Amino acid sequence: MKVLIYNELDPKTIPGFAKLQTFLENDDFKSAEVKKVGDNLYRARLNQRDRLLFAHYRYQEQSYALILEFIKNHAYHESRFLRQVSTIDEAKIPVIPSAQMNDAAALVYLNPQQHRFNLLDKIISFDDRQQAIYDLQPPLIVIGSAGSGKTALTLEKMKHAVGDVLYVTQSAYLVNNARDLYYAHQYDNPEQQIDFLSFQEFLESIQVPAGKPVSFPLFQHWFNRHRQGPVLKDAHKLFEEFRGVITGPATDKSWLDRDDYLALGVKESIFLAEERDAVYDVFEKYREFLQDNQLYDPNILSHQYLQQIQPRYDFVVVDEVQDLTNIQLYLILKSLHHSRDFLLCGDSNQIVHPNFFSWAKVKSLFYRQDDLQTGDELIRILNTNYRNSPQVTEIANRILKIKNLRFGSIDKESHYLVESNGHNQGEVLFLQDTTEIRRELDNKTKASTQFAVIVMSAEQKPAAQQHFGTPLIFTIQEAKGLEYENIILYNFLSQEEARYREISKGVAAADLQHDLKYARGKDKTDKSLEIYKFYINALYVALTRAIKNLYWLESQPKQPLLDLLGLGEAQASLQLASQNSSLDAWRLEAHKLELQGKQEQAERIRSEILKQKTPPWQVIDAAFLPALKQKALDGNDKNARIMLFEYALVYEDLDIINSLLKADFKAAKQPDKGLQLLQQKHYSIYSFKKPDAVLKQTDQYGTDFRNVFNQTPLMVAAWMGSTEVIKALFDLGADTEKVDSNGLTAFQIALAQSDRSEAYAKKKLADIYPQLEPTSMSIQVDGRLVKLDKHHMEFFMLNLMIALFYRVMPHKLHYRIEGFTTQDFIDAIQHLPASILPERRKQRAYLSSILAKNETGKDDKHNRKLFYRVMRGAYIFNPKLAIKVEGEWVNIYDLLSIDKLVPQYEARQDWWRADFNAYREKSMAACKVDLKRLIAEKRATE
Ligand SMILES: Nc1ncnc2c1ncn2[C@@H]1O[C@H](COP(=O)(O)OP(=O)(O)OP(=O)(O)O)[C@@H](O)[C@H]1O
Repeated sequence: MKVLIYNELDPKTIPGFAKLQTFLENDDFKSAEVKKVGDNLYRARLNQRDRLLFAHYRYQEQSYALILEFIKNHAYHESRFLRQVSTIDEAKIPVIPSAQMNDAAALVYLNPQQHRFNLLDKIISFDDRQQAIYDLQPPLIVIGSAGSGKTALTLEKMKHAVGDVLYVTQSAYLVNNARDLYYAHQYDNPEQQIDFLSFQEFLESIQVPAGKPVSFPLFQHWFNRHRQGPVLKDAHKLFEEFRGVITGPATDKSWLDRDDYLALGVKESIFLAEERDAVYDVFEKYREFLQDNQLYDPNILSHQYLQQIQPRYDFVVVDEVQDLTNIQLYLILKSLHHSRDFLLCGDSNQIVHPNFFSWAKVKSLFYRQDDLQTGDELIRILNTNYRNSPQVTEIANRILKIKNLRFGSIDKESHYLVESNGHNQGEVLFLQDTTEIRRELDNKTKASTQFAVIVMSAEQKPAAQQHFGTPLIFTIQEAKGLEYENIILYNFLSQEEARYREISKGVAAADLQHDLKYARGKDKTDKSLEIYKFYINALYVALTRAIKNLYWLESQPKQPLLDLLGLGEAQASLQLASQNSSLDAWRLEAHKLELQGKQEQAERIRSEILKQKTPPWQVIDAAFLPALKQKALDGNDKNARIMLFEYALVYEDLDIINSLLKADFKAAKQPDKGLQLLQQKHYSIYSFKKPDAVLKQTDQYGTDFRNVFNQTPLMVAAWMGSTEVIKALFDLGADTEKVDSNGLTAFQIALAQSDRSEAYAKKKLADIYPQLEPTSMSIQVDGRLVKLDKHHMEFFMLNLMIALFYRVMPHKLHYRIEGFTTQDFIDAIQHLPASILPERRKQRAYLSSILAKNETGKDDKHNRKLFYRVMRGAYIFNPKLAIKVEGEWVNIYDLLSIDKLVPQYEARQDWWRADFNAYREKSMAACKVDLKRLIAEKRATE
């Protein structure tokens, strides 16, 4: 076998490496003492104490040992790759005598020139072009087709950055994805502090704007109600013009004034010169509409924020830069300490919004900067495609060639063809749009998550929905960024036949034999190039969504463009094997689509395939609780009392328990017994070893349905410590960010349970922690968004403090306002295993330092201002701290209620005290008034 080394490892620092390498190269597993310690994870013996961890792969019939980690002194528990395994008893594992090719996993690609490999979620061996870019210093602009490894390469380059780093892109889904790839296999780099932000979050990190960003549906709704005259009908086109032409390109003003706009050339607007006055009239009304409705336009806001943005990053990565406008990109680059420390990547062939993005405009941003004379030398191109089959890539390249021949190069930078890496073989089937073929396709594929239908426009969707039963039907705008094994293109060209005929005019099949030529556009007619760019890009994007196969149906199959693509004869028949996906696969698909913002398709999956229903019971939420209290306490209704008591037990709500005691509800005297009964009555299915009974409910009502007590299944499972249920819910994509009526997430509930029970902390938590822990938490301090990544101790301490608020704070409000101390944290974490919190993070000095560093008023660059110091060593939450809960900003003291803090009643009263309970209640009530006053005062200060 051959030996390759992870790029993060330095073999020179590993004693005995050379000798072990020779053993492995000679397939001598015996001398290397190879033992299997995990899933495709092997250890080899370096010496008595130290081990080497490697994985076994194959590529083109050659076997490889990929060296991953140096394990010093048997410290398996510190391994990045074996984190879930607490102990390994080496003596009990047999030595593997020799390498078995069958055991090796296959690699998609391996560059024979490279002895090193990189690692994200999977092994990556960079091809020569990727490697050359990887070795370059920023600034850099990386251009490449979909699936050419831009994101992978960019993230790997980001690992070299030191200091404050920003990764930003338009789509929130891509941000989360990139973040998870980055930290895959517990990657950690103490030299950097990274913000993974969507552009929206980036704006909020400068200052959280008042109101909401304007969205197309909102705009459309407004426009349709106020539309005047027949000239401007298309809301989408107008919205794009506002964004891409009037507000997007200029960096020296918020929007073009009317004269500038009217003076634009034909290729700079999607509207004809004679329409522009009317467009501008609507734009003026649009600005009023924004103001009247507390909405903002991200471009206009970006321009305003140029005034206040402060340099704060040492390195910035912008992914999918073609989805941003000039002003947005300009604002991002202003956040750099040094103007050269950036990496941009994107692909202008993937623009399906006429947003007038061009690499020339991006470069023009740099001309103004002293040390960046021209953008040209910054640009590098990636052209191997690791995603699509060669059959799909072949058609995609023909489209690029036609685009080039017909219109010249749209821009010099997007002027390249794509090579397929070829590990996915597929087919392109060109089909007549007949009833039989549609029926065959529909019948055999509608139950599969692996087939999606793409149409050109929203108007075509109803027709497609009539013929295809799958919920996976997308317009081209919706399809951007998605990928499926199989794509059905439905009447993509026939709908716009004239346009596509125009596009293929004058191009001959023989012309497509040659490579791309860089040339200026031949077409000098008054047709807007931008419109063509849109149509041809739309086709390019649509078919490159197919990982393997493309099924292309056209009702008018005789079209010149199709001939040019080599799709002359449409098949009149089709025989397909039936494709089905499990309900689990559909659940996951719905979840994925929801994260990507594709609500329509996700909801169709839920109602049509999963057949989910709304639960029939009344949920006790904030709206219903007062009525229940009244019925129980004033109305003396027995059932209501039981329900209220159960609710109080679930939420540890002493205020309700005390009220029930006062109302002489006997069961309230024995909360322990009450808890037992409650568990039997409501949660018994969570105590079964298998998760099936819970899953039956989620099948019916969805993964995150609310039970009577306003808890999701994940919250109940966290409360009960039901490991298997949590794992099953996690696999279904259960939402970790939902909160219960106490304002707690499932993760915080688990932390609270760990504090309550040593056994839970020691035995349960480690198993369920990764599934419950959200990736990050968005907080707002001083009017700015900060995303606390789960990596940081601040994230942990804030979550723990929220989890313990109702339990700890009543003890801090006896005679005066006190707060959380380091000791409170120590008490809560003492039993947590090292895999959750390493020993160094449990130290008193360390915990105190995190509290002190994040105190309001403390001068520290990375101060998150989480805590307000009420007295020496005692903290409450910063009164101005807000948290993003289910998409909305909520002040911490609106999320957690001070009113709910009450003393625990004591059953036996000392004879010399008149009424100790009443006394405690009174003194705490006074403290609460003081605390509320303090909070109100602090919140009111600037
Ligand atoms: N050299 C390589 N070897 C193996 N896999 C690779 C290599 N380069 C990229 N890939 C894989 O190809 C896939 C596509 O890569 P990536 O998502 O980075 O592409 P992209 O250019 O950012 O695509 P898009 O523009 O669609 O976002 C990923 O799964 C990535 O891991």
